[in-house]
Amino acid sequence: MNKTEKRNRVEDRYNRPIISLRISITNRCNINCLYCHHDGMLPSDKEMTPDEIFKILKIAKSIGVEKIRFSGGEPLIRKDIVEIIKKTSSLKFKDISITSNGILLEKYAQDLFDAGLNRVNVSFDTLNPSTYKTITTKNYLKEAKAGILKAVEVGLSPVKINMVLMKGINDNEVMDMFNFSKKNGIILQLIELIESDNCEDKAFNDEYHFDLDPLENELEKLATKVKTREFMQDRKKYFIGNGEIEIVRPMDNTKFCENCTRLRITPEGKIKPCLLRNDNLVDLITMVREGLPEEKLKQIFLDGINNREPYYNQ
Ligand SMILES: Nc1nc2c(ncn2[C@@H]2O[C@H](COP(=O)(O)OP(=O)(O)OP(=O)(O)O)[C@@H](O)[C@H]2O)c(=O)[nH]1
Ligand SMILES: C[S@@+](CC[C@H](N)C(=O)[O-])C[C@H]1O[C@@H](n2cnc3c(N)ncnc32)[C@H](O)[C@@H]1O
Ligand code: SF4
Ligand code: SF4
Repeated sequence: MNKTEKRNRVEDRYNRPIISLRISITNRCNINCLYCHHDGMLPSDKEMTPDEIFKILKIAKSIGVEKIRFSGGEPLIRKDIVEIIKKTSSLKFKDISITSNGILLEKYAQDLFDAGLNRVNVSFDTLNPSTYKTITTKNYLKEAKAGILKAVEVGLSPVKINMVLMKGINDNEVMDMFNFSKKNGIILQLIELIESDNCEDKAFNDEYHFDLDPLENELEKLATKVKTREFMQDRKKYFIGNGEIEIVRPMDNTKFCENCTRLRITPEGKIKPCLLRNDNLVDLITMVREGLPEEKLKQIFLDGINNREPYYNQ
């Protein structure tokens, strides 16, 4: 990090620096995953335009944000995704990434790479076509897999697979998925199923929540090296053979929240201080659309940061 970036870096009231911004650019999606919370519906003509996104990212840059992630909904469903990445790239962030279900990735990977995208995480919970259909309600396994391989081929790096573990659905596929990942130079992220305020069916979580403890103990035994990502929610990474597995376990995890350096923007253009809360959002896009000067927009950003609190604390 250079001196200017360090000087500009803002911390919240809990001394957590704001290093990354996750911006959700649509809540439309081409599949319907069993576990997804679907935060409402926003028509495409109300979504933030590439120029509005650019204005928001400029403010983020000015307060020391280094990493940008585009998410959704499905970000690749936006026809202007390449333009959005191109504009973002001109701001010279350290890291630009997308989280996607991969279905449209084969089509876009090269253009996204050329536009300045660094890396991609692809949600891919199973290698089994019938389980894929159960989880997503659609038959796009082949397309998603082709998208993942194309991302590797064009040089997006690292490519990560996000696998949400669900008891009785895909918990028996971890090693198959690890072998697929390892063979293709991909990092496997095993994600704990999470429940949030807007989760319609809490019984779903009770039924399918998979306890990662025994699995992590096994990984620990197999690993030749274990690392912790300090500025990334203190997540553990296990190096096994020439492969890598990262564990994402937010539930009741105070260390995870203690090391949370991420701010979010919702598809409606609101600052969301925490993934699991909807009661402390700060409207930003209205002011961007009203043409408020950058200094005023920056103050709104700081108000959002001021609302940040660790979700799980002692
Ligand atoms: N509770 C909580 N969970 C998060 C947060 N960020 C990510 N997650 C979980 O991590 C999963 C993967 O998120 P991604 O968007 O792929 O990115 P990431 O793994 O956080 O980031 P990188 O490892 O840097 O690629 C999400 O599906 C969430 O379940 C967060 O801030 N809070
Ligand atoms: C909401 S999706 C948006 C981006 C893109 N559509 C995708 O699926 O990658 C972002 C990530 O959230 C994860 N996710 C969604 N619901 C979840 C839940 N209940 N528990 C854990 N992770 C979840 C998905 O697996 C995905 O990796
Ligand atoms: S692909 Fe992503 S946004 Fe779409 S339903 Fe699945 S998790 Fe949700
Ligand atoms: S739950 Fe909230 S505070 Fe905790 S890591 Fe996620 S976004 Fe950060």
